[in-house]
Formats: sequence, structure tokens, C-alpha cells
Amino acid sequence: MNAAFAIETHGMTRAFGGVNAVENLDLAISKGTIYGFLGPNGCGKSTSIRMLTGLLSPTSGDIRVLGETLPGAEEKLRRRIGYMTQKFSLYDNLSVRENLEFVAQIYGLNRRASKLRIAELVTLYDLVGREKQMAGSMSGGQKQRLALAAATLHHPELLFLDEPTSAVDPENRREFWERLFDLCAQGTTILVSTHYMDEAERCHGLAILEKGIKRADGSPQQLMAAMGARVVEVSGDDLRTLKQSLLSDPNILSAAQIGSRLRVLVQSSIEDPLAWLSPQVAGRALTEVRPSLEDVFVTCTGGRAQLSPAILGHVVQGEAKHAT
Ligand SMILES: Nc1ncnc2c1ncn2[C@@H]1O[C@H](COP(=O)(O)OP(=O)(O)OP(=O)(O)O)[C@@H](O)[C@H]1O
Repeated sequence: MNAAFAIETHGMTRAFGGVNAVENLDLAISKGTIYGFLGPNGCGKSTSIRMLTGLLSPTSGDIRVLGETLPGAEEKLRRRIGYMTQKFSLYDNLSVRENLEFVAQIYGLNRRASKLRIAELVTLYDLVGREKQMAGSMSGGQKQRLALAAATLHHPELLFLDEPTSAVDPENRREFWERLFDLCAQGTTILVSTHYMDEAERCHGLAILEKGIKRADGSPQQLMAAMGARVVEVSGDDLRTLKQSLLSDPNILSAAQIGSRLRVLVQSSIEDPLAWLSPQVAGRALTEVRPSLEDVFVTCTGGRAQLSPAILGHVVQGEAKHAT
């Protein structure tokens, strides 16, 4: 066990009815960082988080969280970790203050400490004036801030957030991320699951999950730099027909239209993708562009590209052929 890691797992696996929801997941998440699980619905993000919080036992594998072994240390860890679930898990028919008082009681704060901490959180999470409002009558953004206040009331060292921004608008999401970075700056380690690329890009490190398997692991920059494909944008007429014809070539991993451009991922074994593509695009304009995290996601999930193993051992395996 390395003390620099808040979370360390080896071969973490969980099966339901003989099917692996999470398979052989190895994680090493450094303390004081924001780490993301990126993947579509059903890829095993919640199941992984539930195992790491001690709510669900693994079928096999080793789990160490804040230096403690799971299963076994659930009770010890309860006070050291915070968990914000995918669905709003507070009481709709209790007010903001009552909800927070309830959580404070669970963590054994006395009346005075509870009052002080709740006043602090209400200010910090912009809930001043709403203390008596029923949680059920609040907007998505307000509920989310209340849920974060509740999850951090006891100053957890490690915070788990399961798709925390799925019910809020882009402005509230941005603001929420600023709060996460504030918590991180104070030393909190954060594990957040998301299916939004822009959120994943904000993380210090992330794992791309597909069907319970980790397809890639590293910082967004590492993953983009080591992607096993080059990205070319094509502009011109009739991109829908062009897309279909390009996709029949096995060296083209994906072609997706973005506005008036076709974003084409070309196998990295092609040395000069512009020269190679040129005869196939019938005079349309070509530009090579830098990869995005979405390109990484496409190349390492679901298709056929072999990702470069050079990513410091980060990208685990990758195949892709996505027509979007
Ligand atoms: N209690 C359970 N019993 C049976 N199957 C389950 C159970 N919990 C999860 N699964 C299955 O495990 C797989 C992974 O689910 P999980 O909820 O972890 O995915 P996810 O990535 O968090 O997606 P979502 O955002 O939709 O929750 C899915 O196929 C799901 O149906």
C-alpha cells in the first residue's frame, strides 16, 4: 500500500447474476486530486463507487481506501468519506436546515457544533435565506448545493460524487466544479463519475470505463497525447455521403459530423493522414487538428483501433469504430 494513494484497488470485480458489472479494475488515485470515472450508462461507475464506499462487497479483488481494507473497515471509514449519490438522497419534506441537522446528528455533532457548521455551509453553498425552504421545492442547482453541503458536513478526506451534475444546467455545473476545486485545494480527494466529456477533462486523472472494464487511465493530457489515431477535419459539400464511404475503410476509426465539418479519426499507422485521405475526399478541404478527450473516448471504446501502449501503461486497450 502506497500512502500517497487515497484509493488503491487490484482486480476489483463485481458480478451480478454471473455477469461482471465491474471487471478486474486496478486503480491508484493520489491524495488531493480529482479523479474521474468516464463512461456511458451501465458501464459500472456506480457499482465501482459503491464498492469503494463499502456499501457493496466485491466478488473478488483487493480494495484499500485511505489506508483501510474493504470489506472490513466500513465503520472506520464512514466518518472519513463523503458520498453524494446519483439521485437526490435528502428528504424533500424537510427544510434545508432540518436536512442538515439530521446529517449533523448522524455524525454525532453536538447542538453548538451543528449550528456553527450549518451556518458555515449555508453561506458557503449559497443557501442563505432558504434555511426554512422544503428541499423538495428547490431547483436542481439548489438541491445539488444542499446535497454537497450534506456530503461534506463532516469534513471528509475523500468525497465520492456519482454523476453529481446530471440534473443541473451548464452554468450551475461550472459553478459546482469551482466548488470541487475549492474542496480539492483544501486537501480533499474527490472521485467523480460522469458521462460528460467537459467534466472529465477537468479531472487530474481519469479512467475510461466500458462494460465494466477500464479502457484507459491517465491525465486527460496524457490520454490525448498518446491516442492511437490522428484527427483530420474535412469541410465541403455532402459530408453525409462522404462519411459513409470513409467508414468502409478499415484505417478510419470514426467519422462524426460537427457542424459543417467531418471529424475523421485515422489509424496512427498511417504516416501522413492528409496525403492519405486527400484522394478519398474529392477536393474537399482537409486540416489536421489536435485530439480531444472525446476522440480518446471514441478510439478506446467499442471499435477496433489498437491504442498506443506507450501511454505510460495508461491506456489499457483500445478499439473503436464509431459512426456518430
Ligand atoms: N443490484 C444490481 N443487480 C443486478 N445488476 C446490477 C445491479 N447494480 C448494477 N447492475 C448492473 O451492473 C451494470 C453496471 O451498472 P452501474 O449502475 O454500475 O453503471 P453506471 O455506469 O453507474 O450507469 P448509470 O449511470 O446508468 O447508473 C449494469 O448492467 C447494471 O444493470
